[in-house]
Amino acid sequence: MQPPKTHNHIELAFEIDSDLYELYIALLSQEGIEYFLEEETKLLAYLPESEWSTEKEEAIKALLQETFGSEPHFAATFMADRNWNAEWEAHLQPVEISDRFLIVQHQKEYAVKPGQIVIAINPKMSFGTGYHATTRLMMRQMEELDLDDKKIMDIGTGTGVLAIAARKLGNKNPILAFDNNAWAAENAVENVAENDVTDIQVELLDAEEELVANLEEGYDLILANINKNVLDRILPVIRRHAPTAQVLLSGVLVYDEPWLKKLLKRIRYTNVKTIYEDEWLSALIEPAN
Ligand SMILES: C[S@@+](CC[C@H](N)C(=O)[O-])C[C@H]1O[C@@H](n2cnc3c(N)ncnc32)[C@H](O)[C@@H]1O
Repeated sequence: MQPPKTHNHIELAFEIDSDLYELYIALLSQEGIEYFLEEETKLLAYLPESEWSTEKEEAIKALLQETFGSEPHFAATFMADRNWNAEWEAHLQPVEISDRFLIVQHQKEYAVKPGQIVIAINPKMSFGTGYHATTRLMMRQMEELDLDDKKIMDIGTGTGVLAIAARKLGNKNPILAFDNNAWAAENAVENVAENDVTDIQVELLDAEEELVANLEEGYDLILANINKNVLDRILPVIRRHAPTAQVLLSGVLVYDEPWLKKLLKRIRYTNVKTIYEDEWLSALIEPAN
């Protein structure tokens, strides 16, 4: 893995009713914001300093105004690199994903059911704590699959949770897991070590720039919990350069299911199974003959 870039972030604080948190997260994720902290009286959203600009601010305002009909108010604060581990861990609790999976944090107590797989995730600013429906949907789809001999790529690995889950479900091949956020890639390396799993190669890579060369390795299953805009650009590339691979995706809102169906038809994927939680969906797709 390359050395991480800066960890400076911009924090956006939204003082809104907690009933609106999920909807805000869904909307902001359309603008590529992936990291959130839900406090009692406000929702905090984080993006790398390098991605913050006047245009981004205007785009977020326009999106919220379009949805809610009034001018949105939020504060943007520069956050220098600091010990996020401690801050995030203080907020997190174990999350039961299913009868099969429990996500826990380092040094916190938890109760595990017989046969349940425990994954320890100590997130920094990385997405993939189990607190988000899309992570849970991906894991629930994965537990239904026979992953033993699949060669897996995990795009947008965040904390590394899906790659770790694949290994703990019995997958035996090397896994390539990558993220374009330095913080996430670094955190995924730590979580892979914490869970004592091997042969997960974590890289700092951008799916929109470096996918083709990596797909040449030949993958059977591509995990992609990202967002509509990135999926829109990378699914055609995956279809062309990994013509036999199944793709398990999430990060798509239920309202965008018509868009997804149209895209899958155009690039000739068959939908194997779609599952839903809150306003999110996860779809397992495979190339049509
Ligand atoms: C919704 S999170 C998913 C994290 C984790 N895989 C999970 O399921 O919980 C999406 C991740 O994709 C990463 N990401 C977004 N665009 C990307 C791109 N173009 N290339 C690589 N990673 C990207 C984000 O940094 C973020 O960590």
